[in-house]
This record gives sequence, C-alpha cells and structure tokens, in this order.
Amino acid sequence: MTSSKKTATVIVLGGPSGTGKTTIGLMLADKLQCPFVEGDSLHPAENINKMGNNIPLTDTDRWPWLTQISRQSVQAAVASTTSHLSVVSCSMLKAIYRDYIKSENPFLQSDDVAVKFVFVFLHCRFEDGLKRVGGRESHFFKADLTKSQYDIMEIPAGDRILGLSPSGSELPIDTTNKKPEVILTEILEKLAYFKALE
Ligand SMILES: Nc1ncnc2c1ncn2[C@@H]1O[C@H](COP(=O)(O)OP(=O)(O)O)[C@@H](O)[C@H]1O
Ligand SMILES: O=C(O)[C@H](O)[C@@H](O)[C@H](O)[C@H](O)COP(=O)(O)O
Repeated sequence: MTSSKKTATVIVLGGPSGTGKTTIGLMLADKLQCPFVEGDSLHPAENINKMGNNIPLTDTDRWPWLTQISRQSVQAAVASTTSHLSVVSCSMLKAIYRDYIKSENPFLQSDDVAVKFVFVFLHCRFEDGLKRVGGRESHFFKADLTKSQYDIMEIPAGDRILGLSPSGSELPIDTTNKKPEVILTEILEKLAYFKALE
C-alpha cells in the first residue's frame, strides 16, 4: 500500500550569534522559494529582556522558545503549497535543543503529514563572530553574550551528520573566511548531495 502522507521539510539554520543565520537564512529561503521564519521574533519578552541585560538564557528559558520555533516553522512548511519547505533561524546550540525541536513537531502523531527536520549548523571562529555581533546596531543580543554561546555550543559530529547514518539529519558548515554567496552554494550542494530535501 502506498502512503498518502503529505511530507514537509524544515531547514533549521543554526549556530552562535553573528554566524550568519539571518543573512544566509533569507538567501536560502529566497533560493528555495519557501517561507523564512526569524527565530529571534519568537522569544518571549522575558528572554529578550534577559539577553538585553547581558544575562545568558538557561535551558528553562529556552524550552518555550524552542517549542515556538518547531511549531511555527512546521506550520509554515505545511502551509507552503508550492515547496512544502520552510527555513527557520535558531541558534540551537546543543544537541538536546535539536532533539527537542523534533519532539515539539505538532504533526508528530499525524497520519496525514510527515515532517522532516534538517539542521544546518553554521560556525565560525569566536573572534569573527564577536566582530560581526559588535557591528550590529540595535539588536538585543550583545557581543558580551557571545562567549556564553561558544562555551556550550555543540557542533554536530559523528553519526548525527547527514549522510553518515540513516538517522543523521545535521550538517555542520564552517563559514570561516567565506562570503554569504559561497556559504549558500555550499549548503545547497551538500543538501543535494545528501538528497536531504527529497
Ligand atoms: N559570511 C559572512 N561574512 C561576513 N559578514 C557576515 C557573514 N554573514 C553575516 N555577516 C554579517 O554579520 C552580521 C551578523 O549576521 P547575522 O546574519 O545577523 O547573524 P546571526 O543571525 O547568526 O546572528 C551582519 O552584519 C551580517 O551582515
Ligand atoms: O542571532 C543571534 O544573535 C542569537 O542567536 C540570538 O539572537 C538568539 O536568539 C539567542 O542566541 C537565543 O539564545 P541562545 O542562543 O543563548 O540559545
């Protein structure tokens, strides 16, 4: 019997502050003709206040935000009748956050919709990230917090990496000294090579 399940794919573009999530995310969504969800817009006010006061978020602060990241990005992908795709930006620094995003998929138990998450993790040298965050005007996330992100960051490794195992769904991208256009091409080539969007 063939499955009549509708499939939708969410590309979660992650990495620490200043690594290019918003810049590359907008370009990727434009290229794939799909909606882009800005993860920063999904924080509760308390999280924005905390980060604005240079206080790093705790796991407890992050769970409700990650729930919204999952729900909003999945809804956007399912609603996109042309591409069945969406791109969402979210730092998703630890492996447990990536797992949590998967677990909060609103169609997890659905017989009608199958959702796939592909986690593309952008990373660069601490000094470069720091410089880029410092150059951003009027953003609630200040450079002082960048160190706290590098302290806990888990770049995908081992059998989590796309293509290394059937369960692998994560793709690390080193953005050091690469222009946004070059990074975009690398992401698209790797997604195609691993047949990640099929
Ligand atoms: N590959 C890159 N090379 C140089 N500058 C970049 C690159 N990617 C992003 N930037 C710049 O760095 C700053 C932070 O980028 P942004 O996309 O807001 O990062 P994030 O969303 O990950 O915090 C912006 O001013 C952006 O123009
Ligand atoms: O793009 C950025 O500058 C950061 O990613 C930031 O905007 C993001 O919302 C926080 O990083 C969330 O908190 P954590 O990254 O500490 O989970």
